[in-house]
Formats: sequence, C-alpha cells, structure tokens
Amino acid sequence: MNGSLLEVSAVSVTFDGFKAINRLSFSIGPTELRAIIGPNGAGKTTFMDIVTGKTRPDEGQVLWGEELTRNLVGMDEARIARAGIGRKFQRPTVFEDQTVFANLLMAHKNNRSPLAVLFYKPKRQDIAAVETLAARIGLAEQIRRKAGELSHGQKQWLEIGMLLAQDPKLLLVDEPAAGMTLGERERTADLLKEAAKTRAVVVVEHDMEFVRRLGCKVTVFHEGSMLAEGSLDHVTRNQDVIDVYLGR
Ligand SMILES: Nc1ncnc2c1ncn2[C@@H]1O[C@H](COP(=O)(O)OP(=O)(O)OP(=O)(O)O)[C@@H](O)[C@H]1O
Repeated sequence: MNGSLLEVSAVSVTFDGFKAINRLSFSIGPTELRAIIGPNGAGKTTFMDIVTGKTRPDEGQVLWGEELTRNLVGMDEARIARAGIGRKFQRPTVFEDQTVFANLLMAHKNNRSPLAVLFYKPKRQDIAAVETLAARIGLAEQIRRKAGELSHGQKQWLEIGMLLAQDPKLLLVDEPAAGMTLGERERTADLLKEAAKTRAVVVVEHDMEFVRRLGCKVTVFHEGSMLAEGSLDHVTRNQDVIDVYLGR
C-alpha cells in the first residue's frame, strides 16, 4: 500500500489540436481533503471529466483503489461511479417535486427512478439511515419539505447528502460555494471537512476565502499541468502562481 487512493500520472488530452491537459500528475490519499484552484481554462473541469470517465485521455494512467491496481482509463462513467467515485456538478440536480426525505431515500437505495421510490415501502433501518444523513447535512428540520422549496445552499447540501448516501470513496465537488451566503459557505466547508474524514474529497473552487476555510492542501493547475502544491499560504507566495493569477 503506497498511501494513495487515486493516482493520475502523466495524463494528456488534446481537443482539436489544443492541449487542455498536459502530462498532468495528481494523487490523493483515501481520507484526504484537497482543493484545486487555477485560472479559467486551467483544465480543472477536464481533470474531473477524465477521472469520472467522461473524457478519455490520449495518454497516461488513472490508477484507482487502495492498492492502485485498477486503471480507470477506458472504463465508462457508470462503472467508474460504481467503483466509488461520486461527482457533484456546480448546479444542484435534486428532484424538486420530491421531499428531502424522498430524495435522500432514492439515493440511499441507489435507485434513480422517483416512480420506483413511490411504490417502495422503506424499512425502518432505511428511514433511520436517511434521518441520520439529513441531520449530517443540516436538513433535519427540512426533511418533509419539497426540495424545490429549499434555499440554493440547502439544495447543494441535499445533493451532497445524496452523493454521501451512496458512500463514495472519492467525492469530486465543483465550486460548491458559488452563490452561497457566508453562513452557508461556513456550513458547506464543515460538511466537506467532515466528509473527508472517511473518504477522499476533491473540491474545485475559485473562492479563496472558502479554500482557506477548508484548511487543506491546495493544488494549483495552469495550462493543463500542476503548477504548485502545498498549503494555501505556501502556494499563494509562489511567484509562478502570483504571475499566473496576475496574467503575466
Ligand atoms: N470539449 C472540448 N472541446 C474543445 N476544447 C475544450 C473542451 N473542453 C475543454 N476545452 C478547453 O480546454 C481548456 C480547459 O478547460 P477546463 O474547462 O477544463 O478549464 P477549467 O480550469 O475548468 O476552467 P474554469 O475555471 O473556467 O471552469 C479550455 O481552454 C477549454 O476551452
């Protein structure tokens, strides 16, 4: 065991002659929280697309598992999701007409059809698991409300909860703090920190105040490669990082 759960090594992707990812290497441990920052077009989304199987790299490996024995390159998105990689996109995608409880139950049963849940009678242990999860994501009091009535921040937590219900080993989260109030950002940071105690969590984020709140190692992407890595203070003192952010 070498301490990594995911190891991306020397991965490249070219779109119409443009190298969006250029010999990128990245690794994360099994219970680690990591923030990825970088200017627009640095390759952050493409990186997540590669890990989740949406985009196939032209070269390189994406090794996965506690012994890093599986190469995810060439596996389809559904298989990668089943292998334990969950992804949260920027916009919440919850079932607005269903309650918080029904949304979480659906995810807990790993059944994406709202109709199936309608005709399914949950067992007592499923109800207890969903209630525990609702409390974990700060929505215990909203459990009977329809998801469509929640605030933007609460919808984001609900979706994080739906992903946690499936117990992924790695959770990829795209700009969770966007559009949130300060209070919601604080709670989101706490939720992600808590989640990373039992799994790996990668957060792509532009909001530096939020990244500071996460208090984790930061990886800076630039032009499809890793430019710097370390604490937020360490990377923001790095001259290359300063130049990139100032556009020099
Ligand atoms: N399907 C595609 N076809 C062509 N070019 C693409 C495609 N996907 C991404 N790109 C290009 O690859 C580069 C990296 O894009 P990517 O979206 O990964 O960056 P990013 O770091 O996520 O940026 P942002 O912070 O703006 O979301 C960009 O120049 C983008 O225009």
